[in-house]
Amino acid sequence: MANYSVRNQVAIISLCSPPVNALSSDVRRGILDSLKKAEQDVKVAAIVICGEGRTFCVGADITEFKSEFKTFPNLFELVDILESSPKPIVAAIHGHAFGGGLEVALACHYRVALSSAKLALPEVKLGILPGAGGTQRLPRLIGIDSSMQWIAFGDEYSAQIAANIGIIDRIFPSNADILESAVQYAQSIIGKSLINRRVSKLPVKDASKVSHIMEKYKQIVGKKSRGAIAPMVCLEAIKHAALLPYVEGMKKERMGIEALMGSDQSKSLIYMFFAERQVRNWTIPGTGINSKNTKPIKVEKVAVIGLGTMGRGIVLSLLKAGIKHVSVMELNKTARENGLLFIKNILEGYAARGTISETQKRSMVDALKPVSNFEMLKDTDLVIEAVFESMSIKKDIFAKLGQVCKPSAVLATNTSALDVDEIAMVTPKPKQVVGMHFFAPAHVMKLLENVRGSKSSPQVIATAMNMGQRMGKVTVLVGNCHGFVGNRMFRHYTVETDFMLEEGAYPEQVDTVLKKFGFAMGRYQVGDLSGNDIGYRMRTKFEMTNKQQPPGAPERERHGVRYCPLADFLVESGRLGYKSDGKGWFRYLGKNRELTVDNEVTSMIDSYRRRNKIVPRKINGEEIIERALYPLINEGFKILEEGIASNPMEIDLILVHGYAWPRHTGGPMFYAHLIGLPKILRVIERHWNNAGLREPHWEPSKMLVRLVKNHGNPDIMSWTTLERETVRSAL
Ligand SMILES: CCCCCCCC(=O)CC(=O)SCCNC(=O)CCNC(=O)[C@H](O)C(C)(C)COP(=O)(O)OP(=O)(O)OC[C@H]1O[C@@H](n2cnc3c(N)ncnc32)[C@H](O)[C@@H]1OP(=O)(O)O
Ligand SMILES: NC(=O)C1=CN([C@@H]2O[C@H](COP(=O)(O)OP(=O)(O)OC[C@H]3O[C@@H](n4cnc5c(N)ncnc54)[C@H](O)[C@@H]3O)[C@@H](O)[C@H]2O)C=CC1
Repeated sequence: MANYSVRNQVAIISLCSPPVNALSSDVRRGILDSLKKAEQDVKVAAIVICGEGRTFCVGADITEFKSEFKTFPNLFELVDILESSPKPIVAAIHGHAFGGGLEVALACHYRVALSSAKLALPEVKLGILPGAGGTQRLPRLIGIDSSMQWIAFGDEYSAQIAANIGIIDRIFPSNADILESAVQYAQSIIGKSLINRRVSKLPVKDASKVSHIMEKYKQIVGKKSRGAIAPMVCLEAIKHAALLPYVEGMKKERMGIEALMGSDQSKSLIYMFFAERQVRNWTIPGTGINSKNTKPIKVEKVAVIGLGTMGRGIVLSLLKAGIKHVSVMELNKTARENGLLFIKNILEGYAARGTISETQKRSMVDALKPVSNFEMLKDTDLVIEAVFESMSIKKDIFAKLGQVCKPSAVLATNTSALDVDEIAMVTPKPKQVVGMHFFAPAHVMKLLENVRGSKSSPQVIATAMNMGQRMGKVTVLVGNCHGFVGNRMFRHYTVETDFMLEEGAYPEQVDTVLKKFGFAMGRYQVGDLSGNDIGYRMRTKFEMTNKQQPPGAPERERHGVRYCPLADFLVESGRLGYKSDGKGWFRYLGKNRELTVDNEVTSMIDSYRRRNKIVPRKINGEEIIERALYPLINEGFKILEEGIASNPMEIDLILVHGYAWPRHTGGPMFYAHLIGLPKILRVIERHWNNAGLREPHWEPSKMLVRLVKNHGNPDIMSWTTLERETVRSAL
């Protein structure tokens, strides 16, 4: 709804729909009714639209999208009514003016804002476009070039930047009273002509350059938003602002929004938006323990052990989260010096770019406390261990931590696959131990996969979850199993793509198909970037690599299971990827490390096939997608079945934020939901029937089988409930 009042000739329409004043049908109706009152009241000479509570307005109510077009006034009807008002309207912005909220502001005749306010047209991130005149009004205010930048990427901008380019007419200090300031501003414009204040009537300044600008953004969007449809539709709509009169441009915008709204990509992106919020409400399956009934302990002092690749990023994340005391412990002198230097350089970079102030930088550097022995950690609240991936080294460290740390201290390991319970057992209080699995580089990657051990106490879990949120991470709680959720699922992706190389595909073909699907890089380029030796080291632990096999051992089998040794040959011939002189699955040439196909790799694959008498066959794109992605989906169902994840959203967030799964497909489980479970199961069963025990990743998940058998193609939101009911009724 919207509240209405009048103060000194100024009518105030304040949006009132906590927590973020989304433009629900009630709010839109409220604005319209208030506007009518203001227009009819002869004592009112100007109008202010503001937001109650923490923000101006975050845009359309996403939960009402399905009915958005039906109820009067819909958003695009409302903005035109506002703009044509005979009385001047001032938008008073604090907090956020996002999406439809900014479109309402653009329809007002003046816009004022607190300096702390943020503005954006982020609709593209929901797979749609600003369909309430945003693509037609913004270009008339700030030109085509800036509009494409704002709308095709949907990023947020400060009020100051918005003022610099002409969106905001007046900025007030962040501590000013926005309503008071806006009312005074409104009084100052009473009686002024509105002729140049109706944005839809303005010409587009850089209209003549539209083709050139369009080409530029098409290139950028093609690279940055691979596979996403909405950014291109946004560019097209903005182009029409340059070429057509406003009314005609609006028709094109309308066609754009109608095409996008309800599309699979939009559904996927909206699912992601809510998943990112829902995941904060963690729960331990089957226990009734959850975020609502468990409090974290207060964390002021944190320690990080190991300042290698991961440790330094974790330290940076803690400093950015405002932790004022971060002890760092690193045995190796060179690693310690390099690590500290790395951290300081990154902080310098943040300060130089204005991400943090000089004062913040200094206080972050002051918060760093190098320590040399475990005794110095005795009053630490949270310790995060990030040393080598070795069970014996980790056990040694946790045994010492268990002796010196205070009983309430939370002891976390950043292991990427080891058993958290086994580590916990060496401490006197295993309930204090938890996994905090960061992703490299930890100060950049948004994902934190927290692992609850079988003994981890609810309070310890709550503390790890809370710390993740303080660091601004998408923090997902998962159960303890080998590789947890992400690595456990992703392994099948690499295994099955390598099988396709054996059978007839080549790395460039697989990568091209995966990039078309939306991955920023294909499986083989990712291998080269992160280092093919990482997987090799892992396989070595399980005595699987080529060199570890006795003479005469079958080349394509390990421990009775199908195996492809091509990745081993690659590493054993020194092709680790970017870091080994640009040689991996591909060759990276020149200053720009241009990716090229390397005949040496092609010959290696060909001769391996000949040696093993494999007759190569043509593998098409559809097969590549199915074989690369379906085993991973199948594993996702097994993870749900075992209660390692509580719901499909958690799995999807992990794959999207940790493994670059294309967001616009919603993650593997949502993708499966879009494809339909019966088809997914059919494909999995076909492969399982052909491969059998030699390829256990194709063994259909029992949960998937039960869902399809009992419910056909149930909605993703019901999967876990239906499964629980089925299992319960079978007991
Ligand atoms: C024929 C007519 C055609 C019309 C076509 C439509 C044309 C349009 O142009 C459509 C639009 O406006 S689409 C919406 C564009 N706006 C956005 O995407 C902003 C989404 N919100 C944010 O980014 C953050 O909430 C934000 C950064 C703003 C704030 O972040 P915070 O971290 O402070 O707060 P959150 O935890 O994210 O949010 C608090 C609660 O509010 C819910 N929420 C946020 N935005 C919403 C929205 N736009 N609609 C409905 N609910 C929304 C959010 O889910 C959260 O709820 P709880 O988790 O239950 O607390
Ligand atoms: N590198 C990656 O992409 C990821 C690694 N991880 C996990 O994070 C942990 C660390 O991995 P990285 O940082 O890559 O390893 P790293 O080899 O880069 O760094 C480990 C550091 O720990 C130090 N260290 C070893 N024993 C120590 C001790 N007793 N006390 C203090 N310092 C000690 C070493 O000197 C080294 O600097 C491992 O468990 C790994 O599995 C988790 C996610 C991703």
